[in-house]
Amino acid sequence: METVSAAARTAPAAVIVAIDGPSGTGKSSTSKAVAAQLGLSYLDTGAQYRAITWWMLNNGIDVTDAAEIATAAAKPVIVSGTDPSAPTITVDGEDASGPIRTQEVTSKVSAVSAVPEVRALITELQRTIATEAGRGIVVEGRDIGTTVLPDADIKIFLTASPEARAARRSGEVKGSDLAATREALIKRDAADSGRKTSPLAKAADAVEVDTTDLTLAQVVECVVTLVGEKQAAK
Ligand SMILES: Nc1ncnc2c1ncn2[C@@H]1O[C@H](COP(=O)(O)OP(=O)(O)O)[C@@H](O)[C@H]1O
Ligand SMILES: Nc1ccn([C@@H]2O[C@H](COP(=O)(O)OP(=O)(O)O)[C@@H](O)[C@H]2O)c(=O)n1
Repeated sequence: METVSAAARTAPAAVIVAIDGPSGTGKSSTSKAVAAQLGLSYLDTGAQYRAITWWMLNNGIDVTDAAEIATAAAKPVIVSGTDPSAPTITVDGEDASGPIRTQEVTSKVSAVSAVPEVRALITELQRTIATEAGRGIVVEGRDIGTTVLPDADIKIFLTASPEARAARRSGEVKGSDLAATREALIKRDAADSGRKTSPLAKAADAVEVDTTDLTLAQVVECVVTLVGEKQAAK
């Protein structure tokens, strides 16, 4: 007997796009624009790691102590809103979108995100969000193509020179020091790439896009084209 509804037969399959890369390569801006253009959901996984780090700092957890972080990891309730035109993040019901971007959180997030218990919890949350995204989702981070969603329909790995990335990042913060921003970026890349559990890495089947000399619009167009090609081949 026919059990598949007409709607299910005609609805296009959900598309999963994984976008990884180091800080300042354009992951967030590109992912939001691609998701908006294609009518997909959007998930900023870095915001989730920042949110759990913010909670740890607010709750007196010693973020140099991996055992203490592991014990506390399941306590905060982190909720991500996945509308690309207005992404949100709350911790225990409180809007965390501003406080997760402070220098203090940025300098501590690599240590917290390296703890395996933190990664296991956040990875599970990310997979649930991706599964529930009706039309599909663009998920950006460091380990999406390698670990979180290894079966993603398309995987992109964005890169850019440290100079370009530092210039972009310091352009966001008035009066910031370019050399100090560059050093901080390089230090965070090394920590994220060097950790044992699910490091920042390009998946073997990811398409690498060097954004150093591309405008944001060019990167978005490139990714939209790659997604279109993949969907046409399905
Ligand atoms: N191709 C690009 N050219 C110039 N600036 C860019 C480009 N892509 C992103 N940016 C800018 O660089 C900064 C960092 O981009 P973002 O998307 O937050 O990177 P990431 O998520 O990889 O850290 C933002 O201010 C963004 O507007
Ligand atoms: N999938 C992910 C995403 C982020 N992270 C961690 O979260 C931090 C902040 O990520 P982010 O995407 O907000 O960083 P920026 O690119 O905005 O600087 C990273 O430096 C990693 O330590 C991770 O471990 N895995």
